[in-house]
Parts: sequence; C-alpha cells; structure tokens
Amino acid sequence: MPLGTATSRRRTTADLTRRPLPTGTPAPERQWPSSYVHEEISMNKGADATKATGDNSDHDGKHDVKKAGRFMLKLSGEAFSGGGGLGVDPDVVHAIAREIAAVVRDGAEVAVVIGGGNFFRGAELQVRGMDRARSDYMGMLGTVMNCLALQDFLEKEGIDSRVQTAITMAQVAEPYIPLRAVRHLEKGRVVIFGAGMGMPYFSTDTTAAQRALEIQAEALLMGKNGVDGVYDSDPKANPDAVKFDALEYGEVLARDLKVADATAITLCRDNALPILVFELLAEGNIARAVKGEKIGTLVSDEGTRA
Ligand SMILES: Nc1ncnc2c1ncn2[C@@H]1O[C@H](COP(=O)(O)OP(=O)(O)O)[C@@H](O)[C@H]1O
Ligand SMILES: O=c1ccn([C@@H]2O[C@H](COP(=O)(O)OP(=O)(O)O)[C@@H](O)[C@H]2O)c(=O)[nH]1
Repeated sequence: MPLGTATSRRRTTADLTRRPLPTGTPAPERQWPSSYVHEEISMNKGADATKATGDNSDHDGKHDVKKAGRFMLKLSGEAFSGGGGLGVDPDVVHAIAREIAAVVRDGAEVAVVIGGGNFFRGAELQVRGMDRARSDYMGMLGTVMNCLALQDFLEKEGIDSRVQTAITMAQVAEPYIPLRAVRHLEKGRVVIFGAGMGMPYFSTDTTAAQRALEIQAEALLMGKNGVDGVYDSDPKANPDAVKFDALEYGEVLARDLKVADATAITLCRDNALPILVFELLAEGNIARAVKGEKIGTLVSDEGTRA
C-alpha cells in the first residue's frame, strides 16, 4: 500500500504576523548533534547480531558496538487507523513497522511511544460527559492495543521487540522497568512503551519526552498524522499557515502552538532534548528523521527559522 505523501504548505517569513522572527540564525548541518555515523553503525549488526549471540558484549562483557544513536519515536495514534477513524489499519501499521525495522537493521536503537487518538482521548470523552480520570484510563488502555499491533508487525519483519506498560498487565506486556528497557535497546530490540505514564491528565507526547530522557535518547522524533511540521497556526484550520524549519522551545510555548502539549515541550526545554516534528506517513521519513536529514520542524534551543 503506498504511504501518503506530505504536501508542503510552505509560505514565506513575510506571512508571519504574530511576532517577528529572529534573523540570521544559521542552519545547522544536521538536525541535531547526533553521534549517528553510518560507517560506524555497520559494526553494529543490530537485531540480526543479537539473535545470533544473544548479546552485543565482547568476552570482557564490554560493548563492542559503537554508539549508533538512540531515538525515541513518538507515533501518532490517529495515523494507525489509516483514515483518521477508529481502530487499527494493519496495512498502515505494517508499513510503519517496515520503516522502523529498516533503521534498526542499520544499527539505530529505537524506542517507541504510540498515541491512542485512534481509540479514545480522555479530554474528548470528558466533553461528552464522562469522568476525566476514567476516560484518561480508557485512553491509556487504547495505546496498549496500538503497541501490540506494532509489535506483531515488527516480529513479522524479523525485529525483536518488547512492550513495557506503565499499567501492569503481566499477561500482555512487561512492566515499565527503565534499565531493562535500556538493556533491550542495547540488544537491538525495539522497546514499545504503552499506557502512557500510567496517570490521568498526561499525554503520550509527555510520556515520549519523559521516557526519551530516562533512556537517554538523543532526540524525540514526533511522527504526526497529516502535518509535516510545526506551523504558526493549525494548518488544517488555516490554509495560509506558515511552516517553521526550526523553532525554539520558548517560541512554541509563547505562540501556544498546539502540535505537542506544553508539558512535553517544557520537559524537553528544561533538559535540552531536541524534538523533530515530521509527517509520519510519508515513505522513508522515519529513516530520514533518524539520519538527521532536514525534514519537518526541529524544536530545540538552536534558533527559530521559517
Ligand atoms: N501550530 C501547529 N502546527 C502544526 N499542526 C498543528 C498546529 N496547531 C494544531 N495543529 C494540529 O495538530 C495536529 C497534530 O496533533 P495531534 O492530533 O495531537 O497529533 P497526532 O497526529 O499525534 O494525533 C495536526 O493534524 C494539526 O491539525
Ligand atoms: O500518560 C498518559 C498518556 C495518555 N493518557 C490518555 O490517553 C489518551 C491518548 O493519548 P494521546 O491523546 O496522547 O494520543 P495521540 O493524540 O498522540 O494519538 C489521552 O488523550 C489521555 O486520555 C493519559 O491519561 N495519560
């Protein structure tokens, strides 16, 4: 199934009305100062190697694998449904799994948080009269179904994975144990974090930021559904919205840009974790994001560019 392509709605800086942009900020060579070097990672045989040896350690127990880059990938739950409706479209999940498998085979360590927007969003159920905390728990449980779907298709691609949930469900997944998650990653397994933070009033964006920090990922890659970056206003509502190439954390907060929630942005700002917002369903975009190619919008402390 062909993946959807992102259409550019890029306009010029002159279209920006709310606040003038800082000028003269040079574009970085890479999206972030990544240790990801393709020649080096060929030494890391990724999932294949760990299948054969069960470990990436040498005889002394030290790692013989050069650091290939560890990334937190936040996947839009809505994207999992295909057309933005309810449930999971297996073709879409398989396509995403293929892309993740390719970067893992290339040596990247990948952890994943998936949203639950294709099942329930607590805030939306609250508007319809439900208790917020209870509907948030429904939302968290929804994310676990997405995790299992992704795990299934990763296995079909020959990539080992583990689901770890913040709400214990021993028959379905491991509990969230950060050091164990890191060990899985080092062994070339994809770790999929389910059930958000396990707490109502939080989001999967915030979960992705927190888990990224805890596992020491070098960037948070936010794959969005139907939008190819951060705009000065919601591009679905405003066809004249202007896309940013780069944004400072503070700009996202000051302009109240809704592409990720403020708690997640604040957490990343306070810990200098770069966020790349990109269109998830454009073919090859996950690999481009991992390689640090200039796609989407980079949210960091390195300046704002439209
Ligand atoms: N400033 C903005 N820039 C980009 N997208 C925005 C912005 N404000 C609101 N949006 C909307 O946010 C949506 C993506 O956020 P959300 O629905 O939370 O993500 P997900 O795809 O992870 O479910 C986009 O589809 C877009 O319509
Ligand atoms: O730590 C968390 C993570 C998620 N949720 C609930 O799970 C839903 C689905 O997650 P999210 O809206 O972040 O999914 P996305 O929009 O990214 O698909 C949220 O609306 C919340 O109701 C929560 O309560 N706590």
